[in-house]
Amino acid sequence: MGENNNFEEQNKLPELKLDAKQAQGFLSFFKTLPHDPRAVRVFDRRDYYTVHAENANFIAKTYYHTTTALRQLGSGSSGLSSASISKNMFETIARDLLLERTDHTLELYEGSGSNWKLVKSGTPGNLGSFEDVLFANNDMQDSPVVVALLLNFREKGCTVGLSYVDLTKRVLGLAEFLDDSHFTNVESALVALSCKECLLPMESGKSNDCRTLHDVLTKCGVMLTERKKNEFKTRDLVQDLGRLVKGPLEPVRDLVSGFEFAPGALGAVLSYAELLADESNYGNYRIRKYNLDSYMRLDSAAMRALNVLESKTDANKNFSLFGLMNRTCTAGMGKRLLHMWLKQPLLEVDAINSRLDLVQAFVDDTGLRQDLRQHLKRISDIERLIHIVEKGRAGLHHIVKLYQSIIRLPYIKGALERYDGQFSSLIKKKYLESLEVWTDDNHLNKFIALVETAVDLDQLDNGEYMISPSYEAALGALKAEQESLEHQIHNLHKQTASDLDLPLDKGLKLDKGTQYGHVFRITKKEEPKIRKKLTTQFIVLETRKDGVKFTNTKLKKLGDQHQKIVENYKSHQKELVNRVVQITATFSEVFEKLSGLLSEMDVLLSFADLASSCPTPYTRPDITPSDVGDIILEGSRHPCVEAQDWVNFIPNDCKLVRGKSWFQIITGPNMGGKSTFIRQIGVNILMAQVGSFIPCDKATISVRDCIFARVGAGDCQMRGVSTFMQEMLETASILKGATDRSLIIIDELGRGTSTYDGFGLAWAICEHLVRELKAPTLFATHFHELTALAHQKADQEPHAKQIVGVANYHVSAHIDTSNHKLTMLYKVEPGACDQSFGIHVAEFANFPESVVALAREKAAELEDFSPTAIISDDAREKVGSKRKRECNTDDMSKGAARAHRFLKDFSDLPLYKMDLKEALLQIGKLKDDLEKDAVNCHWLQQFF
Ligand SMILES: Nc1ncnc2c1ncn2[C@@H]1O[C@H](COP(=O)(O)OP(=O)(O)OP(=O)(O)O)[C@@H](O)[C@H]1O
Repeated sequence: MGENNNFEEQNKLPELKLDAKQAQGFLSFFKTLPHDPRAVRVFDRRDYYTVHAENANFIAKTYYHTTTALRQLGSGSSGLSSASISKNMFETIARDLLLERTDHTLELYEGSGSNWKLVKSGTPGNLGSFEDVLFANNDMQDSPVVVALLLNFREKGCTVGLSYVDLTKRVLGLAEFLDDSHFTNVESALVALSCKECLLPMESGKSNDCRTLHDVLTKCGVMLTERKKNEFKTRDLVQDLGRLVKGPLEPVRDLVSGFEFAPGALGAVLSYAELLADESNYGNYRIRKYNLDSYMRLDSAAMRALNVLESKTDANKNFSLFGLMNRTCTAGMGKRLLHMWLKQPLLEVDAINSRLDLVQAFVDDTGLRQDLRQHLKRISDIERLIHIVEKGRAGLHHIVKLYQSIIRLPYIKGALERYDGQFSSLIKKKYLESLEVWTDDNHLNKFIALVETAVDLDQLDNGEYMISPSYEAALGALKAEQESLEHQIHNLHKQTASDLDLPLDKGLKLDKGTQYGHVFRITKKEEPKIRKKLTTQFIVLETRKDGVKFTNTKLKKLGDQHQKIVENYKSHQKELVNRVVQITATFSEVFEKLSGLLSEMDVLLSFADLASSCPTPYTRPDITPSDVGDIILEGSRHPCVEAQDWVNFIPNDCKLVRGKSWFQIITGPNMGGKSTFIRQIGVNILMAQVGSFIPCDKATISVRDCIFARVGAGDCQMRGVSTFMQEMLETASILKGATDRSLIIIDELGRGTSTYDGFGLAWAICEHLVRELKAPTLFATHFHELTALAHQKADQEPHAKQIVGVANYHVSAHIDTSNHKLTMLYKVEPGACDQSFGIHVAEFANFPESVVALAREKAAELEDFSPTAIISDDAREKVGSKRKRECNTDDMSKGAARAHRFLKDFSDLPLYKMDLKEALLQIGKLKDDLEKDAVNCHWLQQFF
């Protein structure tokens, strides 16, 4: 008990106080609720909230981190485990459930006794009426999207019908594409669309193929919501869209008829989001075809490897690309656009250059940049405000915020007009021309005039949002009447004070309360003086410590009239507010376009700001189409690592040259900077295609249409069979999806397996990437033997496809033998790393002499390596020549081909259909076969 009290005191948990009757009523209601394991049901008890049963356990464990917060409601077997939640805590929990996690839905009930009603409900994809709670005090950073998928499985892969709705932007989308058994395309679409919730037909979970899809959803942090099959229907679809979508029906009909499965998915989205139930949606939606190939594709692994988005575990905001690049200053909308851009890097050279041109204009002209930022700071989240207006949920303060943003536009225009740099025609075309039209007398000037006549702007300083009485004659008349009554009441007050011979206010007070309306009041002390008059001419209403309240017929009459007028006035105000909101809604199209323009400017300014404010400024990359040019980054840095205070970042060059160094194997000591290097190349390319300058001295980038990343979890001891499989599956999906237009980043492949299996796998994957896919790749590895790949010359393997374009690099370190000090230099240099490095490190870490000696001996058996410092170019030759001596090339290429087959057989295994035992059996068989074949292959034998 003591512990309980302590906990409650510390956490200020509201006390759960229900009397027996209330508790009984609640218990009987609670039992009637349908079972829904995902729903967190919260009950509003006015000063606090409660949760019950499993929800109570969940809340106690997750948010209070103790079950001592639990209480029992009712007794015996019908008792219900319960927990209370304070108002503040509720907001925190709602934010976490709906914006961070994607495994619960939230329901809020109001009522008492056994009579409760669901008043709010929301899911991660459809925040519903919780939007107001969630963003009352916070910016909306990301607009969630609900996706529905309708799959049609074929012999090989399947056709995916995809549809989505963005409830904030009011956009519907359709797409249809073929996908492989790993759902690579679905995954990149989920990432690009910021999907939070995915609808699938009910029974689909039972098939094996769908299990893989479920894994993809989990990987992307998407909530799965199963819906009845018959909701994925197209009946009445075009008609329904006709009501929702802006503009004529014909193009909508044409768009929908171009798809086979996506319309069914769209049907499910419409019914799930209940779009037709809300009339404010009518005529306000846009519909578009979503083209998977319009943006760089990023899978969830790449998003993680490149630290694109913020994560809760980030030590500071610069850990993620979003955190680093987010210097936006319009509330909310700039951030949301940046989020979207980071998930949708561009592919078209012109489009990228157009963004880069604007960034350059802002970089070059510091004055312009600062001016614009200053004005943008005063701009509210227009996109959200207009959304609230369209929903009919807006009050006058929303309208005023829009107004206060709009009156900044002339300043923004002025700043842009003053710019006369090399991109002035672009600035004119992109910004000035549109701003000119939107702010003219037919558009936003009309809105400004509306607000200036309708809203009592003088009252704003007092924090009051009122329609000005002069806006409408009837309102003015009511106001005049109210004032006249107030005047009469005041006169009566004066008259009565003089009749009673009491000083005005000091003696005879005039009060206005909710119970009696206008009343006279005197102190108890004064009462005996006028008692006689009181009883004869007045009606005493109440005698209390604070005095005696009384009235007379005149005051009562005037008071009642005043009350009525005030009510009339208020309801008339409300009507007029609604009218103003409705008129504002007619400007929504301009507001939407304007919010697009301003948030884009905001993000580009943010890029420019970052580019010029870094200690080493960023550079503008040269962009070439994906089928020409190389990827040359000189003096490149990792923007997030560089931004950490304690790092003195060493820049590196990366030259991915077709046919020469398109495939790079990077070796080097642990902690030497391999992963940082390969990730920074990915990050630089992504930033460039988003339209940002990049942390390099000089850069040319051939556009990439996707970035695949396979980055190990690091700790090899922790990795078991399942991680090995995970690695295989992820790698297999890279092998399937990549082309010479992609970029592949692989870090420490095969760590989870025994060295030889891992090596075999790594070798075969490299060969496949080089020979078949020809995809530019950065491959960081501790398998030093892989560096031999670079020396396989065409003449050594006449039958196979040539291996060209493989280059070795290593991260360097300096060993000072005099003082046994090892310094990481973080410099990426040509050639493979000296493999003896680990032993040097062990030696310096004061390993016992005997262990170091044994290690040298063992290592010498495996490989001939020079005991001196880091390898040089001629040492690399040595590695190559040594290999030639030990296994002839024929033996080696045969072995590699066999290892390759092993890998292919492995990736063809339908692992998702097997349980672990069967999978191990099959893999064991493959391995036995490989071992048998290795009997005749010297090269292969070294791996067993
Ligand atoms: N170019 C650089 N300049 C300065 N510091 C760097 C650089 N690259 C990496 N570092 C620092 O070195 C640390 C280790 O880098 P990284 O994780 O990339 O090494 P690694 O070679 O991949 O290591 P491991 O093989 O153990 O995974 C990083 O956390 C970073 O702080």
